[in-house]
Amino acid sequence: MSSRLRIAGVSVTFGRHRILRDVGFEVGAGEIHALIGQNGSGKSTLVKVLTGLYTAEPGARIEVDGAGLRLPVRPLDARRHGVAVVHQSLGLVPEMSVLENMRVGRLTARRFTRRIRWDDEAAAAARMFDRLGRRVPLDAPVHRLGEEDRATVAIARALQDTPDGGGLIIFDESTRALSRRSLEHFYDVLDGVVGAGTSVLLISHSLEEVADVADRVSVLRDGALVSSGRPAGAAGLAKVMLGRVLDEISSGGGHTRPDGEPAVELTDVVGAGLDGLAVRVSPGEIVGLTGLADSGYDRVPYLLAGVAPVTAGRLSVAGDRVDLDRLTPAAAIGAGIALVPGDRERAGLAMDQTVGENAALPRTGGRGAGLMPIRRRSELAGLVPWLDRLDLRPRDPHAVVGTLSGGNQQKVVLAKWLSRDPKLLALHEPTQAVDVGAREIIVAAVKDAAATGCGVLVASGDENELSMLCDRILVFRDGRVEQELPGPCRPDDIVAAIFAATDRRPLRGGRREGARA
Ligand SMILES: Nc1ncnc2c1ncn2[C@@H]1O[C@H](COP(=O)(O)OP(=O)(O)OP(=O)(O)O)[C@@H](O)[C@H]1O
Repeated sequence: MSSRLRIAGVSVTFGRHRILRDVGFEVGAGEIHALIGQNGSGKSTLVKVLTGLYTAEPGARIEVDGAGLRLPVRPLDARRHGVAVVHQSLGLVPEMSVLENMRVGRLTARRFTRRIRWDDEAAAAARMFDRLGRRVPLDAPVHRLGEEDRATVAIARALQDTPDGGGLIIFDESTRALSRRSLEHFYDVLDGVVGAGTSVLLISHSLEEVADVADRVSVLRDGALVSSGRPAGAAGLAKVMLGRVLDEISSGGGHTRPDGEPAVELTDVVGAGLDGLAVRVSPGEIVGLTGLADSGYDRVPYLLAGVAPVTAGRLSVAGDRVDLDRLTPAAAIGAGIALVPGDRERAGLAMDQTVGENAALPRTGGRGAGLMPIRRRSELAGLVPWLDRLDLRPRDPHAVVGTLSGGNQQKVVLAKWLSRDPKLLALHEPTQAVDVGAREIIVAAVKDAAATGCGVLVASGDENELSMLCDRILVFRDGRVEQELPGPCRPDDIVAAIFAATDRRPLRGGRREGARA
């Protein structure tokens, strides 16, 4: 197999921290090559070196199809060599049309009138969908598309920067928000792309996904490459990545106290995509909410936190009535409801502030909160044990949150709420973006919070996460609960309930084996 990308001697240092140490590996032509490692191990930093955002120390070498790239890489040069990047959550702008998403940054105007030739743009976009053998309406706004079509658009968009049958697409945690069915579709489409000769560098924390789809896997530990070769099953990959055997996580929460006052009770909720919803969570109970993308399950944490207004409904928290249709974020916090949102960057964290300042934010809240000093030393004192417990790296409450890796930012949001002893934890995809070691720690921490009497709601499309955490799972359809799965729930049963269909099928499984033979 000829080499598409060859990296050698890549080292990066920020301040006193050596982030990458002499990293080198090769990606073959037409292969899916996974890059895995714990949160903060340096995966995104390497991608940023490849695309010119960060500069490697002298001595580095990066080759595409045998030709050395001038270092530091210039973004246009990387594109000219056929290197495309797809960022987290597919990297699409939901409000823009498929065509605008495809062509943004590439639009060409007529020479004299400076008008954009939309016919030409549409033809260029259509050629990419032809290459994939798929059809997606070019004028549809991306937020109106189903998840599978969005995945197709993300691949088609990246494909524009790769030559036919060549080039390299880097997926930097792009698949993490996809439901199982969309993931299966994503790899159906991608299989054709690598089959034609384009290479893929895949970054994902789902070791099951990596074991299923990757031809080869490179593993980073603390910024150094520890192995590069054929995947050895999810458990084997976890062992190489963590340097230890992962503990078996038992399914289900297991701390239910069904008697007495519910931790939270929602009745007859209408609005925010919900239609007559009723949910009751006992103290100590961990209840999962799931369903298809537009079924409304993922609105529940936000309506409880006062950020998704509803038109009608009743809410009580630990027996106290709370005014649901006028619920503000401050009132929700006051009632003891803690939201860990799915989108950390926009809803969860102030990126330019320190870990400690972020921990103080929920108490101060509101406008100008960022300017307020941490008023209580005890807030920081309460936070630090949770930072230790969740294994924050670096374990520094004074670190600016924007400089932490994605998974470590997620740990900060969790630590800040867990340290506040909430009555209800409303979690949206709580282990999204964290490595398998951190996932184990977070699951244990949430179960311990439940054991002290906190009620927990987990809205998630990730069947593995739900299986590990939940006492029971509510499956939504059209804004209401359609089915209740009693725990412990197996991932296959969750997928079957969501899609009202058969079990999961392996991602790319048969074909990859065939290709290797
Ligand atoms: N601009 C920066 N300034 C200082 N430190 C940084 C900067 N960017 C990244 N780092 C540090 O580099 C380390 C590696 O981060 P990186 O984002 O590459 O990790 P990762 O492997 O992609 O992690 P994750 O899986 O959590 O996304 C982290 O410790 C992070 O705090």
